[in-house]
Amino acid sequence: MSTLLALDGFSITFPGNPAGNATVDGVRLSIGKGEILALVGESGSGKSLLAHAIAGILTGAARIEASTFTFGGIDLRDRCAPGWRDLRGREIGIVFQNARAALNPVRKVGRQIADVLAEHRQLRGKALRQAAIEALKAVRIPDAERRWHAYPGELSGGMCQRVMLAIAMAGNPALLIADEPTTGLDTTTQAAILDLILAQARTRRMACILITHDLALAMQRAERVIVMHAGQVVEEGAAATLLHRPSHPYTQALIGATPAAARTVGELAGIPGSFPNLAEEVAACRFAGRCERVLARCRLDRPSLAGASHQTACWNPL
Ligand SMILES: Nc1ncnc2c1ncn2[C@@H]1O[C@H](COP(=O)(O)OP(=O)(O)OP(=O)(O)O)[C@@H](O)[C@H]1O
Repeated sequence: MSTLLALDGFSITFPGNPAGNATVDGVRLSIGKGEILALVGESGSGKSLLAHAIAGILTGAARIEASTFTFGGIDLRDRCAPGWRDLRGREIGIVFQNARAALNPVRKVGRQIADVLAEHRQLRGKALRQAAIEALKAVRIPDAERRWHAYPGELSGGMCQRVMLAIAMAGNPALLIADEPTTGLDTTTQAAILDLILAQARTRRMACILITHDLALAMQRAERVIVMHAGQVVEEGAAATLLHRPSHPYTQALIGATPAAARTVGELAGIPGSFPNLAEEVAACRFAGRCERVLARCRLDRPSLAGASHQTACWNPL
């Protein structure tokens, strides 16, 4: 599978951090054309920052450093590189949680899709309107001709999420980033939206980064999973391998804390210790303070990802 996106030594820092700790710390990540990759980790582990950096919408307060940051061979560190602008708007689509808040409340949803289609496909008039209706149909919005006229406030959360997906896919992107796209939706709608995103990815041969804190969901839906803790990648591998043979103590703890892994509520495990405070000095391996297998070395010397297809950053793996 040829590589679409590659990041190495990728860090995001906020200059105001009193301890100088990077919030996303030296991440290595790659995704192949058409591949479905899940990025998992607890809240605050830096998944959204990473997604925003890839999509080119990271807050101006943050600084990026990377030894590699390429998409389809284009160096994304160089804003002057030919194709940079085009690529950010068209080749990478992103959907967020709470689509209703992300959509313009005073513009009809059909027009919002048409605005993006006009930019990407140079369509006008009737052809543009027809393309917007087709885009609504592609995300399985029933009665698309009528819904074209709806405002976001008149649609359910699930319908707004479908509209946002149609907007993200208007440029026929090579990569779709789905950042917790089903948070806040009811369980049935969650499954329908996820199925829709992944079906679209497969049909269009589009790569997809699915960001979630739900490890069970990641294991079921993705081909490969990357586990992040406090801004660092701790483990990466095929979904089935990580589920059945996790190698990093954090992945094991996440599996233990995932409801599907426990038969009874009594069996549900919490993840020990508290999330490190990046505004203070932290151990080299940021999981050290919560880890039952910690060694003296873990606090001083950061382990790099090691292994072939299944990689772990740990001095004392399982
Ligand atoms: N503008 C900012 N200034 C300073 N720190 C920030 C800023 N934005 C985010 N952060 C820090 O980055 C950390 C990672 O945030 P991020 O939203 O990427 O985590 P996440 O893994 O996506 O979590 P969630 O699942 O809750 O969305 C947060 O804990 C926050 O402290």
